[in-house]
Amino acid sequence: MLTSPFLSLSQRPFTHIPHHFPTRSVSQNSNFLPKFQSSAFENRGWSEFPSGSCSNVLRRKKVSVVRPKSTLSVEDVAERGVKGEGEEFDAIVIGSGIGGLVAGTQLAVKGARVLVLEKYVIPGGSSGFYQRDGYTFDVGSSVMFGFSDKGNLNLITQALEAVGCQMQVVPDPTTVHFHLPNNLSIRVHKEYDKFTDELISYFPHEKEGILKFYGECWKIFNALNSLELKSLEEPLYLFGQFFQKPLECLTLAYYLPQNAGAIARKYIQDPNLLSFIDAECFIVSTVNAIQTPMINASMVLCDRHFGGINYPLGGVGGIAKSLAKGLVDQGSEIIYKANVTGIITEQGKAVGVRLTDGREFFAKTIISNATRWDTFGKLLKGVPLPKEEENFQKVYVKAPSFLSIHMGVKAEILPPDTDCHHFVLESNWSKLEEPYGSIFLSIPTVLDSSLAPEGRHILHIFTTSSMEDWEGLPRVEYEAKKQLVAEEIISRLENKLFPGLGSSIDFMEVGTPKTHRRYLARDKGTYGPMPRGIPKGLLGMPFNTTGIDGLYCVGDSCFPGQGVIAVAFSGVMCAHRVAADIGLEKKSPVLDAMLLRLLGWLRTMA
Ligand SMILES: NC(=O)c1ccc[n+]([C@@H]2O[C@H](COP(=O)([O-])OP(=O)(O)OC[C@H]3O[C@@H](n4cnc5c(N)ncnc54)[C@H](O)[C@@H]3O)[C@@H](O)[C@H]2O)c1
Ligand SMILES: CC(C)=CCC/C(C)=C/C=C/C(C)=C/C=C/C(C)=C/C=C/C=C(C)/C=C/C=C(C)/C=C/C=C(\C)CCC=C(C)C
Repeated sequence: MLTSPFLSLSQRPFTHIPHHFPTRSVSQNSNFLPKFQSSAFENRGWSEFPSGSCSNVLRRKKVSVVRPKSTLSVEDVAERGVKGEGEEFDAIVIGSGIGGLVAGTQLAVKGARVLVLEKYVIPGGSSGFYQRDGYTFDVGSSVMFGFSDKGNLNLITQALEAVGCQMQVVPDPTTVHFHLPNNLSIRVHKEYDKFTDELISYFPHEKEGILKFYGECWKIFNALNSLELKSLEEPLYLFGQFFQKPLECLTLAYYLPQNAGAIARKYIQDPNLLSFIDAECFIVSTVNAIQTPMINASMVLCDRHFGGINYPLGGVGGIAKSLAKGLVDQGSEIIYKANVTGIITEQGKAVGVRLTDGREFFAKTIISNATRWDTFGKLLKGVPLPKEEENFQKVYVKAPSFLSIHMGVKAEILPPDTDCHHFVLESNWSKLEEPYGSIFLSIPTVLDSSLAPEGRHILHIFTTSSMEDWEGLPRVEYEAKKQLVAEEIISRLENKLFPGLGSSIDFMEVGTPKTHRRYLARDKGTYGPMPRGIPKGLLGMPFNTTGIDGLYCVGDSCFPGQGVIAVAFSGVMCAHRVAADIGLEKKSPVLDAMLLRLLGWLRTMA
């Protein structure tokens, strides 16, 4: 079945934004001339600081400052006075990405006193937002898994609920519209049968293989969805799950070391179809199917049909804002403009952190939401790289960063019923993983028109790009290169999807890997870890404990890897393990030692 890429707007469900949703007053641009800005995240000011955040500061045996729920920086806080001498937090979280915020809020609801320290002026990291000229842009991608109202895997919904927050979402009828070589135009419909019918219409000779491959994904997804998700590093929970759901746990253990590409090849021969499966995996793992863990592939290839993809009204940034507010409501703290430059250790144990301005904060446990490369390469000084981290760096390398273009365009440039998310690879499968080879495009205003001024749409275009391409250029050349690369990408989209796109631009900002490094504090602006070769599924991916006593990691360089829902899971796991270690959850020191040794040994097999 070949479908027209565009249906009429009136046929499209969910494009209507409920009237009760608060709208913003927006400044409309009258001349429609594109305004090129130097960088997507530059010049974000205090005016964008979210309301409802709050922070207290504690300096071990020295300074602790309590301030009202407001939006003060560390400097402001210091001026307000001293309280709580000698206090110690239960946990300090370095960074307020979704991983850090979920770990922090989960601990806070278990009764821990948590301090989150964020380098930037708002929470969220790559799931943050910024506003310009009446547009609200998502910094990162706008595809949200795990945000439905059913099952056990709706981890974003659950994380918000844990701190009493709920967000209105708009269901997306199509996860992504693929525009691929050989005129493959495939929509991933929310309805599973509709999607497989569409795929089978292109590959009728592979009907059985398609159903078997995706069927195997469902087997794994259903097993995952049946478990209560907590720390796989905590033996009482893990053995309890094995006892309650032996078949499901054995299923997951069986697939843990496997990759999607190898399983697809058991059932499918057509090279074009295998390339399609590569593209399916690439958009969520930045590598092909052969390198994508089967558990992760199953999670995303099924959740989009089970719970569906749901977009938060008001933009993705609302998730982090709500979590940050929830954290404060639970009596914990978050401080912005608090750049951690070092983790303090005492006799080999992580006990505190130091900020750029020399301040020190102390806690029983330190949780780093910075990448493992940043944590062990920059924050932990004078400590030899633990063996576990050496192993991690042998198996995983930094995925490239992105070039991103945030644009506001005249609404009429989009054909009626344009889908929200697109993936474009024009003519050559071999370009899939090459820098600038394929193009991601999200148009969140298709689902929430309040994000842009009336008569405008947001286009967020991104493509992989490496730091090496952008470093060392004089300012003028750097700006010229950004303009050139952006123009090329826009012209490719003009040819493939939206004729006249270039002349409909109202607003445009371009961010490079340097922008990502600067604003997200990620080494080389990396999107996350990717396997150096063919991994043993998820076996080599470290969990949250580290080789340094008292130091934990959370975020995309922890099991299970990249993605908002993935880092939310790492946050849940981390909070559980930390809570057990500080006495807020049950633990068995003997079983702990055995399990941690066993997991360490398993990772060396990867
Ligand atoms: N599915 C999607 O659509 C989507 C959208 C956006 C992001 N993402 C995912 O989110 C993942 C990243 O989430 P995450 O939680 O791991 O991290 P993150 O990079 O989003 O957040 C880390 C935070 O830590 C802060 N930080 C880093 N170093 C610091 C320091 N030294 N001091 C103080 N603060 C510091 C950063 O400023 C940032 O806010 C990515 O893998 C990406 O896949 C996905
Ligand atoms: C331990 C041992 C040894 C054993 C045991 C066994 C068991 C029990 C196991 C278990 C396991 C588990 C639980 C697991 C879990 C997992 C999970 C949850 C996972 C998840 C995952 C997720 C993911 C990966 C996601 C991702 C996503 C992403 C990345 C997204 C992205 C997006 C984008 C970029 C968008 C696109 C756009 C366009 C196209 C425009």
